[in-house]
Amino acid sequence: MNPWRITVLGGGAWGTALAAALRRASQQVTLWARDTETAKAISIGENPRYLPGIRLPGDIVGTTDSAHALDGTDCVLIVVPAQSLRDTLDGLAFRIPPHVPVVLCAKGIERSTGLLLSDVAREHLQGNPLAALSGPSFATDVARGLPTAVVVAGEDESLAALMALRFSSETFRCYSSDDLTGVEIGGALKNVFAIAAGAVTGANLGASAQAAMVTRGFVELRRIAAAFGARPETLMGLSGLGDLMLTCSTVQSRNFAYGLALGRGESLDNLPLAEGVATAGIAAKVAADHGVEAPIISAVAQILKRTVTIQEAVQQLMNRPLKTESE
Ligand SMILES: NC(=O)c1ccc[n+]([C@@H]2O[C@H](COP(=O)([O-])OP(=O)(O)OC[C@H]3O[C@@H](n4cnc5c(N)ncnc54)[C@H](O)[C@@H]3O)[C@@H](O)[C@H]2O)c1
Ligand SMILES: O=P(O)(O)OC[C@H](O)CO
Repeated sequence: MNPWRITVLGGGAWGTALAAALRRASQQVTLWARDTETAKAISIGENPRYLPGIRLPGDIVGTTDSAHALDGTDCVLIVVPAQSLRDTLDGLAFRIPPHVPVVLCAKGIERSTGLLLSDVAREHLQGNPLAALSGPSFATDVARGLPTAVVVAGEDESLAALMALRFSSETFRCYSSDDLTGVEIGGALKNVFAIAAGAVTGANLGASAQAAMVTRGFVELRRIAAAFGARPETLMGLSGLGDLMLTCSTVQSRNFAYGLALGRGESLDNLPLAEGVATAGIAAKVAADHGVEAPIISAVAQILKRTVTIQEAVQQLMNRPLKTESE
């Protein structure tokens, strides 16, 4: 099987880690980054800004030249933050060859429109098959080559399976799915619950509160996904339950770390990207627009807006009318 020429757009932690994983899967990988320093560093097997101290495969081509990165490519992974996807496509979509699969790797909902990232991409890329790569996977783990499983979802099931085959290696196992919407929603919303989990820990509310919050958060996640037409079993998988388990349980998650600082009343300045911050408010609106009750997401959105304190939010959640567990 000849290797694919794969282009990764985005030289942050996740773009770099995915480039490393795909190179280990014997694909030819070019990573496009905005800044020259990152592109040069990638070409010599490092990314000191986003993945300090981690040795990468030495034969990933780093470049700031988008034509060089995209001419003749077989597959494109877009790995910029969710709120930067539109800007990135505004600048680069014209260079992506028609009919080449495009894999969206960010986790979020567009704040200004409430669109899923595949909907944003579809506005720019009419002819390209779209997919999403998601699941429980920290960039540092993947870049180091630690065993990880993710899911690649696309509307075209056989293409998703082909991508999963191309991307997989001994340490990076890709499952495939045709439930693009379910996989996108799972990835986007788990960040909001990870902020909540961090806040519960930071505010010393106890392990029981933590378990209750994650369980009821999972109910909200499944309800919203169902309202979008996603399949319930998708949310029981890697991009759903799997990613909730990961990011709601460890400070290694930037979203959990953000919530932890919030819960402790610490400064939020200079914290790394926590996608849930941008997604929480719009997710609450999207849920309401679909007639779905999502009290935990709403609470996170209000806490982030500073319209309620964590203690007030907990009081509101605990005093909601009683009901059966399945409602
Ligand atoms: N880091 C992880 O462990 C991880 C794992 C899975 C998924 N993700 C998801 O991947 C996405 C990116 O996260 P990350 O960890 O790489 O973030 P990061 O902060 O490490 O890097 C973001 C990168 O995007 C670039 N960028 C930002 N705006 C841009 C624009 N308009 N045009 C071009 N480049 C732009 C930045 O320069 C930077 O290189 C997020 O949605 C995140 O949820 C991250
Ligand atoms: O560090 P986080 O919270 O952005 O999480 C990273 C990945 O999404 C985990 O799957």
